[in-house]
Amino acid sequence: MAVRTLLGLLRPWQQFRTTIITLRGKTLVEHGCARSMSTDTTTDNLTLSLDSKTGIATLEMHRKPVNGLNLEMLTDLNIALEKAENEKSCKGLVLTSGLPKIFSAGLDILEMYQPKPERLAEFWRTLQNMWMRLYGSRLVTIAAIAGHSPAGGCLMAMSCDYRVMATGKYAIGLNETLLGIVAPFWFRDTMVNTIGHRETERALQLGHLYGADEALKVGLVDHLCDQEEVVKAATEEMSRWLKVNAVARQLSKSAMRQATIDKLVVRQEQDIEDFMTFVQRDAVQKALGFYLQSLREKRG
Ligand SMILES: CCCCCCCCCCC/C=C/C(=O)SCCNC(=O)CCNC(=O)[C@H](O)C(C)(C)COP(=O)(O)OP(=O)(O)OC[C@H]1O[C@@H](n2cnc3c(N)ncnc32)[C@H](O)[C@@H]1OP(=O)(O)O
Repeated sequence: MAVRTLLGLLRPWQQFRTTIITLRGKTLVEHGCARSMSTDTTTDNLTLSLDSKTGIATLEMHRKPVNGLNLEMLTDLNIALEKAENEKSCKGLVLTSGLPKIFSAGLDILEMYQPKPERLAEFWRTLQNMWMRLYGSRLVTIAAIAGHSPAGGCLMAMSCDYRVMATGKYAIGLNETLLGIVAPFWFRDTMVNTIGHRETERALQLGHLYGADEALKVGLVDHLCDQEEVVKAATEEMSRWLKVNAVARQLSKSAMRQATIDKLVVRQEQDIEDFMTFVQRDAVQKALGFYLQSLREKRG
């Protein structure tokens, strides 16, 4: 990845910064005002914007039709998260979706169905890295969930520090068993850390998708509000978290989460191998094929 920053020696009001990131042959152009430290990044899959007054970044996913997490989307997420992490003035991040009725449909199943082995391995590593980055972020992270959030979408939400969800007919949970697949250990650990062992055991086996009320009841989400209010509510909650001493808060977060992350760090290669072996099994390919078909048929 090559990063070039062109910052001219201009008068203060002319100090606009352009950063060009070249990634896998794709060029992302960022425009920002160097003086205010605000920087916006937009790709096909997401927008990252930073409010320099509050230090709160918003990361809005918008990969049509359902924010399915494919390799490119995960790569963009990694870049955006790293950028927010490295921006000194950034203190918190609201993770949300720009698509109506969807937070994220989780992993793009097409990455796992009839895959090319090399891409499959890269896809899984990029997902692992995204999770480690988000779960271990120094920032206060709040998910503003105004739509469905199954499987990988639920993982992203659970990896944040706090979850605001819209009331309505949306579902959130780890539904992998309904696809004939198994949530990997770090998905399971993240859920255990969020809602406890017994509830996770039940939810995982059933592939249970929680409605908003039920999710609130078991602590899978922390606050419910109207659809239009989720980002506002997330930002309001953020200001409470930002009042806490940052070092003390970060150390507390890391004390609670680092052991879970380290479990994957030491098993990262083995986890990629396990994933590849599992996903490429005939029975799993068949199950994924049926599931994709059922999604397509649902539309008629
Ligand atoms: C020994 C143990 C080792 C362990 C190894 C690990 C094993 C593997 C672990 C993998 C973990 C997996 C995690 C995942 O995230 S899997 C993905 C799970 N996601 C889902 O089940 C969601 C499926 N989608 C839906 O339920 C609905 O689409 C949704 C409620 C999200 C939205 O409904 P809506 O009616 O608004 O939209 P449509 O259903 O019409 O969908 C529009 C089009 O999008 C396609 N689609 C939807 N979801 C996905 C997806 N996840 N991936 C790819 N494509 C998806 C859908 O088919 C429609 O397409 P068409 O327009 O072509 O019909």
